[in-house]
Amino acid sequence: MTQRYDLAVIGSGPGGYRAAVRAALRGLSVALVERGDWGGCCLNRGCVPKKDWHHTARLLTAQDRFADRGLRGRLEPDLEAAWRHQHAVVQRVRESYQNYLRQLKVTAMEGHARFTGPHTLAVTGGAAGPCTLEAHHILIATGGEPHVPAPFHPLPGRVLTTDLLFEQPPPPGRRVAVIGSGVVATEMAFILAALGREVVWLARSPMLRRQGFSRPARKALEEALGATGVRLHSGRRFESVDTAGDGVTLTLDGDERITVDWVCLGTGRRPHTAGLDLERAGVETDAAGFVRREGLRTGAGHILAIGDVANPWMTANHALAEAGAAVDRILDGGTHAPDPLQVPVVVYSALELARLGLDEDAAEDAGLEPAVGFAAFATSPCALGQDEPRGFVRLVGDLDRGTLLGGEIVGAQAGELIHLLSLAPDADTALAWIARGRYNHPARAEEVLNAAETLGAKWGLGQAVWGSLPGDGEAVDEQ
Ligand SMILES: Cc1cc2nc3c(=O)[nH]c(=O)nc-3n(C[C@H](O)[C@H](O)[C@H](O)COP(=O)(O)OP(=O)(O)OC[C@H]3O[C@@H](n4cnc5c(N)ncnc54)[C@H](O)[C@@H]3O)c2cc1C
Ligand SMILES: NC(=O)c1ccc[n+]([C@@H]2O[C@H](COP(=O)([O-])OP(=O)(O)OC[C@H]3O[C@@H](n4cnc5c(N)ncnc54)[C@H](O)[C@@H]3O)[C@@H](O)[C@H]2O)c1
Repeated sequence: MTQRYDLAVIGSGPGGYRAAVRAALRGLSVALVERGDWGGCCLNRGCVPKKDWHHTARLLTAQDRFADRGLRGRLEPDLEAAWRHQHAVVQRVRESYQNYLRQLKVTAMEGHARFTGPHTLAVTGGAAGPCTLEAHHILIATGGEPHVPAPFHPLPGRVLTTDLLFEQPPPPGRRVAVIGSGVVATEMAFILAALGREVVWLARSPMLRRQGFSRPARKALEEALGATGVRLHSGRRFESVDTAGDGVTLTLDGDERITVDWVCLGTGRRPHTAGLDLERAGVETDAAGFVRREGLRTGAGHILAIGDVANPWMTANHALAEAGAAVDRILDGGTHAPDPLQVPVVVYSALELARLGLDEDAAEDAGLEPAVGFAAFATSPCALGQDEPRGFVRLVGDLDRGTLLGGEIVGAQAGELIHLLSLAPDADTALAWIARGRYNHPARAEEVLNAAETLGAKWGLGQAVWGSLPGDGEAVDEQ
């Protein structure tokens, strides 16, 4: 029997789940199809378990400063217990997602979805048996899967993608090689070292090259990582990987051999479109496998694509930003996608790094006149009281127009503080919004205000920072 909906969503990761929720809240009838674990990569094998472990890692590394605070004793890491902790958190979140879908009357269907025509999907393999969905609008949110380059082959217990790492309790053995120089490797090298593993980090290229962090931010992170005992070998290529003996022996260029107990791969992810039969709906992919789209719409206008399957940034933050926009586009008929540069990117490693917009190098490359308003946590009463004085806030203003081009926050809670930058209604008024906010004291957020005021005082952007905002009228601000 054919079931009919306003919207059918394929994939329940952050993109698909958020879109289904938003669409139901806005009055659409919605079916959400998932063939694996509800919540996708982010909840089950990505952001959520990783952030759980990062918190444990931070607790462990903070203990170096405990004695000065009058706290005695040592904390001992237990990776197996940490694995069980994230697993329990993931299960609780998954249940709450499923409950919310039920409350909103979203039809949650288990099974593999594939197109049988522009408006129809066949769903197979679920416990409820096969069915056909027909929908006015269809959203592809099928995410991605780990990329495993030669000479590596995934091997449970020995050569682990992060999917394998979070699916099964961690393998025994203390010696771990982390491979890659992207976000996964930068995060996992720190986390596994803090959780008691001897980490050798093998990176082919410089750390976090793709994510647009400034040189000062990357330098601060390198220093912080250096203090964790991670052994970094950069610029190395792999000749072979031998898993025949007890451990894993990696042969690098120059015939150097490194033997570890297991390997954690951070070698990228690829968009997942296999088995969707996209051609039956007139949807195309590009050379890298991402769904082709204009704005958020594919070549078939009523079919939209969001998240890892379509956006090379491949972060949950981008999937979430696109999910809300996709539902808005379904309702307003437009194509417009959120500017990917204005979506925050956050890295959870030995330091937290968060950014959005342009750094000053990128701004100069774009022919703009950037100036940096800087504030360090080193003098923040809150940061000093927390023994967390590392890091800073850098706001990049445009000297010509007074707009906020971008911002970067390095240090504890950077992933929370970045919202002060992402919530401003537009780049033109962002500095003024930051400057007139009411701040809690003492708080790390005050350094965002200090950085904005530095742009006003030091770089002549006083009008942009302290001037009036549209709609102020005659009202006098009581500050
Ligand atoms: C270790 C790790 C840590 C990460 N940490 C962060 C972080 O801290 N912050 C951040 O922003 N991002 C993070 N990411 C990235 C983030 O997980 C992804 O960007 C995000 O999950 C993408 O969401 P999505 O909705 O596009 O797809 P996914 O989460 O991949 O979900 C897609 C879903 O679609 C389902 N599906 C696929 N095909 C079909 C089909 N034919 N029928 C039915 N269902 C189908 C899949 O089973 C899957 O559940 C991390 C990634 C990894 C690997
Ligand atoms: N906090 C976050 O937002 C977060 C956290 C983790 C992952 N993610 C997302 O998940 C995706 C996957 O992350 P990732 O770090 O695996 O991917 P990535 O694309 O950022 O980095 C992949 C790395 O693998 C290396 N690599 C590829 N082939 C190699 C080879 N043959 N030998 C040696 N090195 C090789 C590349 O040089 C690169 O450094 C990314 O798109 C990332 O945005 C986001």
